[in-house]
Amino acid sequence: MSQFAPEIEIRNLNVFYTSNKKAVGALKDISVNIPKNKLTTIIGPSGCGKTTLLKTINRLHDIQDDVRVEGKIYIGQEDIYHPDHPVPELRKRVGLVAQRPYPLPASIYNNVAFGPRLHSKLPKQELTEIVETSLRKANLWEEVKDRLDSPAADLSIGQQQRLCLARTLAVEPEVILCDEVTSALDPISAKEIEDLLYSLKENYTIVLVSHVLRQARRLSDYIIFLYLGEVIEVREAEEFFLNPQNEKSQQYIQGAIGGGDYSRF
Ligand SMILES: Nc1ncnc2c1ncn2[C@@H]1O[C@H](COP(=O)(O)OP(=O)(O)OP(=O)(O)O)[C@@H](O)[C@H]1O
Repeated sequence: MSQFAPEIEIRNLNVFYTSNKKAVGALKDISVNIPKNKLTTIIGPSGCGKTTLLKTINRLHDIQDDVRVEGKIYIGQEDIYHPDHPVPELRKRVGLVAQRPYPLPASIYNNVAFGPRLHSKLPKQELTEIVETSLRKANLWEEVKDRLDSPAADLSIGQQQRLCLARTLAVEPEVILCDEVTSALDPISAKEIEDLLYSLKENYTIVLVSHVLRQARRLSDYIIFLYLGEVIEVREAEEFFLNPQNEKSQQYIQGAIGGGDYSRF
């Protein structure tokens, strides 16, 4: 990935979980660059550290006492683990969409307006424009424009996931982290989210965790393959799938080591 100006630079990253008073390494000396305005997918067998790596990019481990993070992560050259780095600002720049949609117990409008209200005091007109633009970007506007005051919980799961994406987009992040964002959805809703991510990647740096190899291949510009907490291979997606360099990558693609969903691959 060195030919691209990296948006995210991860240097000598180690993550330890404390279990029974013993620190266990989940990520081992990870150094990798993630390019700007591309879609990079982290793949690998179950338990290899995909979600752990994703969470380091917006310091989500800060809220867990049993996790120790060592190393550096730079986003746009800013050291996000510097003790003075403002975490609320980081969370604005780096949004996260989770595996299952968790809309706030509020209206559709208020779900999308939540983030912008948190970060600045905006006139109602401006806020309403942000809500509409974000819902349009998430391809949900036409379905909800006449019921913005309805509870978000009334939406289908697929619509709720697009609402969560709209909520993330509303604060204008630079980076969008997506953790298995289609795994709880039916195939049609999953395809809608995939199409959305594909269209958004021109303007956002998207980092996806996926165990669906067909999805990773269809959407990704780059692949980071993790195995047992280590980066095994980082390559352009098409090259990775056609001609994996590492034996472990080959085995994973062929289904010889577990965790991948090879259906429709
Ligand atoms: N809170 C925790 N406490 C202790 N160990 C943890 C914790 N969270 C994750 N781990 C361990 O860290 C390792 C990496 O977990 P992680 O969830 O990042 O893997 P993953 O690749 O995302 O897995 P999956 O594909 O199954 O979701 C695993 O061995 C897991 O058991």
